[in-house]
Amino acid sequence: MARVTKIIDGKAVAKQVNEATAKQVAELVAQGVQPGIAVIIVGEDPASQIYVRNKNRKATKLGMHSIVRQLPATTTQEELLAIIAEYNADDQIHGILVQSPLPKQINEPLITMAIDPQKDVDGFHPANVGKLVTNFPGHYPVANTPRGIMTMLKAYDVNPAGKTAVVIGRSTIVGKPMAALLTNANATVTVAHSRTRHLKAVAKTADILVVATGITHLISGEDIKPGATVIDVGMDRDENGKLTGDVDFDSAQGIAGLITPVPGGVGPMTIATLMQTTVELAKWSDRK
Ligand SMILES: Nc1nc(=O)c2c([nH]1)NC[C@@H]1CN(c3ccc(C(=O)N[C@@H](CCC(=O)O)C(=O)O)cc3)C=[N+]21
Ligand SMILES: [Mg+2]
Repeated sequence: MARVTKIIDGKAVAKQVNEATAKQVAELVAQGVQPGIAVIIVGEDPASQIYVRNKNRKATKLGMHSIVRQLPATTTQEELLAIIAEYNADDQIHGILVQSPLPKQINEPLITMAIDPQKDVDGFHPANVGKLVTNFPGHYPVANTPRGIMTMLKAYDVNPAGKTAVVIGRSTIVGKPMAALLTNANATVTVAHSRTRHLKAVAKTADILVVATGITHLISGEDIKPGATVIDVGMDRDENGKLTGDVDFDSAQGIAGLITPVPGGVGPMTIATLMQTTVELAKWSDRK
């Protein structure tokens, strides 16, 4: 009998996370603290504009204070650093996000380092990455896409402990923190990437397969271990301009045990987790 592949409903899990966040916002507001997020966007990249608008809308809907700072594409490194310093010092702002990509004249790692680690809502500052990798005790922000993926796995009772996990992609924003989270959750983790030999054979060893490459339909059903949990982080455009993933969703049917769709999987969870992190930063802040 053919296997039935269950679809992981990222929108539904995101809704649960957002409901919890809204409650926590209300509690904090009652204590006189309104969680605040500042999103800085440099330039007019249309996709980035849409994401930033969505984040602002969600933050406002959840009762947070939300600022979008639109800067021209010609903004200098010094100007951007000055604006970050402004929000670092602003007690109404608990989370600062500098939308990527940034124009070429901006040194991105330097910008990441300039954000107060306690306001680093993306979890990209080396101080926070270091805490994640060392599985440091206490509170600190963790990259929202991989963290949201962990929340989805939990919601679907997928426990990584003892499982073989393969993460395809080694970016700072997804692959590396994903590998750290899965390692901390006691999975046996392989990080594969564009230089990996026999990539598809490696993928097929995975009980949990996370694909974050930006290569449309890199992985298809034949590369998936029967019954595996497949997480598609891809946000690719197909030949008709339609949003699609790094996994050929249709060919995974009947092979994967669980799979995230694109759209409606990882994307909504990223936004919900970003909001969750903002509230946590407000809660943890000693500058209320
Ligand atoms: N500093 C920084 N932090 C980020 O977190 C960050 C960033 N820069 N730059 C750009 C990427 C992209 N990103 C997305 C989040 C949600 C969806 C999302 O909600 N996607 C919907 C569909 C959206 C659509 O239809 O286009 C979904 O997958 O269902 C997409 C993309 C956050 N990013
Ligand atoms: Mg990558």
